[in-house]
Amino acid sequence: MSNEILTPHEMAEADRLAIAAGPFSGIQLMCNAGAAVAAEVLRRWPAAIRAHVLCGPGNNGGDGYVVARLLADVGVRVTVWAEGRPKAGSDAAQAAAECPIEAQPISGFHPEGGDIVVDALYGAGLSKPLSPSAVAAIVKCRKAKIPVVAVDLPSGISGETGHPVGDEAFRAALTVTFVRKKPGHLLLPGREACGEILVADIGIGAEIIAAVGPKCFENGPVLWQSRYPMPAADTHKYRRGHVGVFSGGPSSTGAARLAAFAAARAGVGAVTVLSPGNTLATNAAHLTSIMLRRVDDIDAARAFISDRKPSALVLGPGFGVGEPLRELALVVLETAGAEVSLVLDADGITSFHDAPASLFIAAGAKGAAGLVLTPHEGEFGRLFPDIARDAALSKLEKARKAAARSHGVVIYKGPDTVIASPDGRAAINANGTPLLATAGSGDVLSGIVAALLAQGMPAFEAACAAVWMHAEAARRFGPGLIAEDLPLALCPVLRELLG
Ligand SMILES: NC(=O)C1=CN([C@@H]2O[C@H](COP(=O)(O)OP(=O)(O)OC[C@H]3O[C@@H](n4cnc5c(N)ncnc54)[C@H](OP(=O)(O)O)[C@@H]3O)[C@@H](O)[C@H]2O)[C@@H](O)CC1
Ligand SMILES: Nc1ncnc2c1ncn2[C@@H]1O[C@H](COP(=O)(O)OP(=O)(O)O)[C@@H](O)[C@H]1O
Ligand SMILES: [K+]
Repeated sequence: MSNEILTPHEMAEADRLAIAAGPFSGIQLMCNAGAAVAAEVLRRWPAAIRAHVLCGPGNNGGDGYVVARLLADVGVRVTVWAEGRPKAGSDAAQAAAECPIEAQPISGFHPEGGDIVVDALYGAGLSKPLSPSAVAAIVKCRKAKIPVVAVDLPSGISGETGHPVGDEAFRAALTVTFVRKKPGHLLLPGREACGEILVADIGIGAEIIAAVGPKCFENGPVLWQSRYPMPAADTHKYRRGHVGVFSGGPSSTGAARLAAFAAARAGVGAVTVLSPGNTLATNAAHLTSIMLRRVDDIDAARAFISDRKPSALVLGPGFGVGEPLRELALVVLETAGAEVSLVLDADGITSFHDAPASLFIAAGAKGAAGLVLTPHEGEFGRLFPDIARDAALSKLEKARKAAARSHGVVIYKGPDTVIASPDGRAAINANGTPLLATAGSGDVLSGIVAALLAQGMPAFEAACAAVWMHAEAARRFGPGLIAEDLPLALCPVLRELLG
């Protein structure tokens, strides 16, 4: 399955290139699109007697006129309700002219139970909030509790951001989009407004998509499986990487152990919890295969790095916010070497609230250790306040800007986690589950990221793989999940990945 995501702008470019390259003209692509939607409506609602097709003035409406014609051809009672008329000479005008059903003004739209609604008002070209008549149509659909099939996108939702452009948007049972998904299909709340999403082939080939060169992907094994670390037959534990996790003080050691257990389960050869003297006994009481080392200060941390050569470090979970953490992070970035990676999570991010530039400069310096940041929304706002505040940016664009600025891979967490790399690549995760909204699950994620980095997986791929595996483990475990369950719940996911 193709996993590229096209922005509406890239989609328009693909459309232009495809028409120039042939064999399909604009109207033929529109007919292919309309035919895909009509086929899906008939497949899912074979007994539908009456369909209402809502048509806007642009090409989305053009698709709608094709759907109306094809449904009427097979005997469905179709009514077309139009808002605005297609521009003379446009593909949509041709589609409207070929549709045998006279369009009526949308203000008269009145669905009844048992009907089907096809929403072809606005798609990629949505440029302003929906009109009062379109909003009234949404309310009528909601009241009549009838299924809505959205053409390309539920009208009102931005394909770029996944946010409604005004206050209202359609909620579809099914969205049929074309060629590839757009960010608005995966980012919230767009994803929920789409219902089930089906991507229809309308004759724009992979070579056209390659020419457009999208750099955003839906996260899944296709994106990173070829870089997934497979243990070689002649490996030994240190060749499978060594992760160090910094523990917090007496009242907050659990977070580091969650990260450590997750790293161990995610295939790293050795894990060491780096513990202040006053928490050694607590940590020792809870660790068996995971090693423990006393680290009270920067010198002890340096000594661990030079003696034991860890390949990845986790800093932040339960550590405590403040200057000691900042100093430790900067020392790791500046002195551990480019072959070492630092996963900065939780307190590790919050500690740089007042001095983000120091972190970004250290991460961008030549020879610096690799940096992966794992902010949830609150932490993202602390490190990137201006980016977080910019309401015009999608979550995808925010993550991308943050990665470029910080010189690190950014995992912007949440129900629609976005992973972004400083090189411009990004991925949107779609296998998340609200079961992950439980204390400590983020600590587990940072351990998995570190484990994959430590085994030599490149940072963007490691971050994407970790996010997907973390969510997959939670989904498969199911209700009742707590963070402690997640490391073990990785096993069935790993079994499939490692074949
Ligand atoms: N690309 C492809 O490969 C293919 C694309 N296809 C289809 O094309 C669709 C994109 O078509 P599109 O660019 O014409 O945009 P579309 O969404 O119809 O809206 C533009 C019109 O609506 C108007 N308008 C906007 N918002 C409004 C509002 N709230 N209230 C009132 N008016 C509003 C806007 O006016 P303006 O902004 O200019 O003032 C303009 O007139 C895409 O989603 C897919 O379905 C398929 O045919 C297959 C091939
Ligand atoms: N509603 C949700 N749907 C999907 N994933 C979620 C949801 N809420 C939280 N998560 C995921 O759970 C994890 C929570 O991390 P975080 O907020 O750092 O928790 P903690 O600090 O308790 O470890 C993240 O990976 C996040 O993406
Ligand atoms: K639509």
